[in-house]
Amino acid sequence: MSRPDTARRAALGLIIGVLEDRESLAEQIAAEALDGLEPSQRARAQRLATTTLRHMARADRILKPHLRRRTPPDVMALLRLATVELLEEGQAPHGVVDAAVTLVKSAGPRVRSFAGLVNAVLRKVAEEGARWAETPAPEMPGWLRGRVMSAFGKKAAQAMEAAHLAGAPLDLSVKADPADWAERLGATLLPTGSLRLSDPGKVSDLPGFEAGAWWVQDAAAALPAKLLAPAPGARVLDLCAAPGGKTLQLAAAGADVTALDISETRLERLAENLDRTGLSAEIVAADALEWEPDAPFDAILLDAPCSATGTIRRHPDLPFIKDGASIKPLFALQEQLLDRALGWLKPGGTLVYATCSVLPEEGEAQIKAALERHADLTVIRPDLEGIEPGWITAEGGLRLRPDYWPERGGMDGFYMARLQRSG
Ligand SMILES: C[S@@+](CC[C@H](N)C(=O)[O-])C[C@H]1O[C@@H](n2cnc3c(N)ncnc32)[C@H](O)[C@@H]1O
Repeated sequence: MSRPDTARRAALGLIIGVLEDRESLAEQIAAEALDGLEPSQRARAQRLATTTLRHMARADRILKPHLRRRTPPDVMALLRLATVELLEEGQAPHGVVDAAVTLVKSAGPRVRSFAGLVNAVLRKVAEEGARWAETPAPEMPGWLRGRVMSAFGKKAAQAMEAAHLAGAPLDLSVKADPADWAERLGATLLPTGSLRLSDPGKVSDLPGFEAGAWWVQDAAAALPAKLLAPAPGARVLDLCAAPGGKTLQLAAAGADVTALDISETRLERLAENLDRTGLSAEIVAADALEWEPDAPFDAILLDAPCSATGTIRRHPDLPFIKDGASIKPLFALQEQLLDRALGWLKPGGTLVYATCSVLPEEGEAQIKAALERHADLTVIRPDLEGIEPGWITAEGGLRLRPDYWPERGGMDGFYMARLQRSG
């Protein structure tokens, strides 16, 4: 049996790993940070860390007036975690305060000396419910906020921040019969055909998981493959494919899919996903900057590596580990990948370029520049079911933002455009 505070201790480790070492939650978990915990404790640790990071700037506002001493990072992380448990999760004060004090006392002498402070501060924080309700959503980091404001305006930036704070529901893509599966799962059928569950519980316990009738995929992430819409039997390259949400869609549409990715580990997950859903694709582990196909393709989906700034509501650790400088090399990589992929299209073939980013540099600007570099390209405007006219951009792409569909629970930020090579 795990000790009662195992999950809290593990959550603290994750938070400190993000804030101090700039390691993402996913990287830490892949590096076995939660190994040895029972499944329920693992899930709780992950949830606590994610919620604390999502609300961190709010917790800091509450804590600031109560802290006069310089507080070491591990004590700060504990105070933030406990503040979120008290004010966001509504946990009973005595349990949260006792657990926090026990954790401090079990640490080394430097941290242990903060036990009295932790106790006193958290007792005051427990009474701050009214101030918590008024504390605004955390702002995006400056490097991102500036770019978002100049692209979409201040109101949009604030709406996106509200969406980041709200988090994300669980969306599913189904192999077939979405309306039937919506009913069986008690899910909402979204206008674009994805299913949405707001309180799903354990995903692998849901009906249809074992049988591979559906897979987890955000509603926005489901649109690039729908935009490509390959004909059954078409020879399709899914470039940058892993872990394979879009490969599954293309294979389910009956295409003859080659799924290429540089990461063998991520391709293992793609293979497991194909296995579970009973779908098939040829898997290629290669660097797209070096690989050459044997023959051209009818259609290509390039889901390029990007800043992932469209996924902050799912990954609230991202603003703490990325910065403007670290994402810049991606813009050149996206351009290179796009040019190589265009060279592998048959005349008349189509390519969908997509990124899960809210930055125009990784979306609109890439397509405008590609159209200038390649005279034989045209953009085909999106005509997908359920999309709104205001989402279509000047150059004919589709811009999706986390603040869209607020009443339905939002969507990930994405950009996509369908390009056609002249015949
Ligand atoms: C946005 S993710 C792809 C998500 C995937 N399409 C899906 O729907 O599940 C980008 C992928 O690009 C891959 N990648 C990055 N650089 C690459 C390269 N030079 N060649 C091939 N794949 C690359 C990464 O390993 C990563 O899996």
